[in-house]
Amino acid sequence: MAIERVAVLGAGSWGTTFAKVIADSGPEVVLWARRQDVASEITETRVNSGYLPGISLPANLAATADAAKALDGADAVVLAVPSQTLRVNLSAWKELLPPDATLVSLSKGVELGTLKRMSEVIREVAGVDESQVAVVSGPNLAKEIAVGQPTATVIACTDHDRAVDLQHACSNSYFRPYTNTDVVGCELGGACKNVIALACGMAAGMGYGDNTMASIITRGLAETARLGAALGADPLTFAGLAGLGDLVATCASPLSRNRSFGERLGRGETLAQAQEAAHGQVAEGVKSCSSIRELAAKHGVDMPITEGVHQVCHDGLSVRELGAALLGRDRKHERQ
Ligand SMILES: NC(=O)C1=CN([C@@H]2O[C@H](COP(=O)(O)OP(=O)(O)OC[C@H]3O[C@@H](n4cnc5c(N)ncnc54)[C@H](O)[C@@H]3O)[C@@H](O)[C@H]2O)C=CC1
Ligand SMILES: O=C(CO)COP(=O)(O)O
Repeated sequence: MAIERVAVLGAGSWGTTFAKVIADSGPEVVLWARRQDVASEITETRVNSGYLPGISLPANLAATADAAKALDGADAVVLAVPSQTLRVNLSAWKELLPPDATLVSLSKGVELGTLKRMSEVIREVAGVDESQVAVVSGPNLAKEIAVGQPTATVIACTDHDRAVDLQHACSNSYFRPYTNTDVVGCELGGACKNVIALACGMAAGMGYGDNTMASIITRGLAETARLGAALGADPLTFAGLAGLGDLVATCASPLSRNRSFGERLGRGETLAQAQEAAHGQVAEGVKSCSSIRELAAKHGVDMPITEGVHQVCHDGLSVRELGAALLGRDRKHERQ
């Protein structure tokens, strides 16, 4: 089914940017903002200055603070709120969802408490089959895409045809989506890389260079793939855009909120100071390190970097102690 009208719920960095990507690809887009002043600013000036200063949004992108208006007649509903708020937000929108619309998750996280992936939360709250839920994940730093820098991504859905419809709705001269049916692998790649980016940021903040970075990225990918194997993901997904691609972009970029957050901790700032510096924007790994750690324990998977990041963020371990703990572990084979 051709997608002609899309609702994007969440007007933060990625929600606004992805709304622009779709509008630039052809469909009509209605962007829901939690705050009326953000919706009004976009309507009146075509700019969301709080999240994407200087970026002019296209004419086929409308904004509203009324979710019913955004969702009316939508062929696809894109969910672009922080992971830990998805359940509450979606519960409020549930009755307004058009029955056959593709529900698309942009969020990269694992829910605290339930240990569910975002597509699982969507299925549960909306009461839909897994074939109706898609996930977008890949090396997608919003600020680069907003200025039209070329980027690829993955649209994952167990229903290949649905993924292809969505692929058509968001393909343009700067944005190239691939399809994949491995939803589990794509979601785990997106959630875990935020935690590994925190660790890379900590190392950078301590003054370490590229060898340390590459070591954390590679071993971070190894532990992500181990978790993926336990949860039934396709191992090759982790060599793709939603695995290695996103991991490299996030761990290396000063634009990443997770990496920047970790860097502040590495320089000796407290969690509260790093949180304040994020200006209300979400660094998903700070919470997901705990849910991913618990998910790994539940499945008997060893994730030492995730464990260490959790201890730094929530158990008072210092970044120096984390480095020593990781290097002091038992020696082992690379593929163990
Ligand atoms: N910014 C980026 O470059 C990318 C972000 N993502 C993912 O997309 C998701 C959304 O991220 P961003 O748009 O960047 O986040 P953001 O922090 O820039 O914006 C979050 C948006 O959600 C809204 N929101 C609704 N309910 C909320 C609540 N209860 N608490 C806080 N905010 C609430 C906020 O008003 C805001 O518009 C995250 O899971 C993130 O990991 C994925 C790819 C790229
Ligand atoms: O997911 C992202 C890039 O793909 C954005 O990363 P941050 O949330 O760390 O900014």
